[in-house]
Amino acid sequence: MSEALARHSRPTGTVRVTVPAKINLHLGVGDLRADGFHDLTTVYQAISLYDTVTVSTSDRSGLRITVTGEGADQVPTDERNLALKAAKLLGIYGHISPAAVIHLDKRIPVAGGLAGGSADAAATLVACAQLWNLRLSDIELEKLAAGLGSDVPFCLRGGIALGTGRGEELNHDLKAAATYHWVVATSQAHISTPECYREVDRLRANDIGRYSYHVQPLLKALEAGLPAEEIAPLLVNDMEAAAVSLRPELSSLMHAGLDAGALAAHVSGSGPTVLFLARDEAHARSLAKSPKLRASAKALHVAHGPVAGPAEQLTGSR
Ligand SMILES: C[C@@](CO)(OP(=O)(O)O)[C@H](O)COP(=O)(O)OP(=O)(O)OC[C@H]1O[C@@H](n2ccc(N)nc2=O)[C@H](O)[C@@H]1O
Ligand SMILES: Nc1ncnc2c1ncn2[C@@H]1O[C@H](COP(=O)(O)OP(=O)(O)O)[C@@H](O)[C@H]1O
Repeated sequence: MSEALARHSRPTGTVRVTVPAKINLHLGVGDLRADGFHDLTTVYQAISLYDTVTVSTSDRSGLRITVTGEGADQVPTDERNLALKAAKLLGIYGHISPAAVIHLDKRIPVAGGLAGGSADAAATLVACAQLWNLRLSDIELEKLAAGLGSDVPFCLRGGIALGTGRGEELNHDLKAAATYHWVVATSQAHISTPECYREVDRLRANDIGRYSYHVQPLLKALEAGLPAEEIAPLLVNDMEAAAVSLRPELSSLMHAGLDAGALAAHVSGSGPTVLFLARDEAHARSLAKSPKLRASAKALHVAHGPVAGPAEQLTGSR
């Protein structure tokens, strides 16, 4: 039984799905396009920080959402919630009047550049499709996911993938031969995704930074399962300079992890979370105990990747 299946249970009228956070081992940001998005060349990895999404049939018509867990107070419970948007979109696509109670138990830090909202949306698509007995193909699910956000298609499958387009066009054929261990350091700072993309554009207009689209060395290293020491110099994030420019305090967090012995300090997506690459699990656990790092971060989590996403949990039911 896969890890994903083992994490899935389906009592009558309830479907529960767990869904991992995403990180970008490589995040190359191209030009601003006419549609307001940037072209990306990115390597996604899903890591072992999970939200749990539970959907249940309801006597009442319509959709309701409740949220518990880390940062629940920062998550909207109205139509802005991406999980609710996902359920609505699926209802329209399936020509049904959707009725469900959606419960999110958050463990993925909110607004951290870890795609928590996108993960919940992906998990809600998978869970509601099962609850409402809608038999959707992978392609149909991916299309619906792309309509919800650039990161959502990756969050469906998890694992590791190359993302192009605005991040929604995926190549899942990468072989990840090794597991890598991370310390995930959240920050008190707040950065919104569009704000960080705008800062990338502003810096570029001043000749600072350019599009890192050469991803082959990293892909080869991942396929060969090279040790973390050899992955560290291949991590790239074109949004990192923008995130640090917006929130200069991130630089001291990054230095705290490097001083503690991390192999690399890497801003997660648009930030403000900082990822520290460790040699192995024991090294990650020891980094997370570093007093200087603990003093600099809001919270520290130890995680590994790649891990499977929620779509695997539908395997066999389509
Ligand atoms: C930066 C990344 C890297 O994986 O992740 P986060 O740091 O947010 O987790 C993603 O590109 C975030 O994807 P996602 O959060 O799904 O963004 P979307 O909802 O599609 O877009 C929100 C806004 O971000 C900007 N955007 C997003 C994707 C992209 N390729 N170019 C952009 O310029 C646009 O301003 C867009 O209106
Ligand atoms: N289900 C959800 N979980 C978390 N945040 C959500 C959700 N739905 C909408 N949001 C909104 O999306 C914003 C971005 O959150 P999140 O997806 O966790 O981070 P990021 O976009 O940095 O990866 C939050 O500030 C919150 O207002």
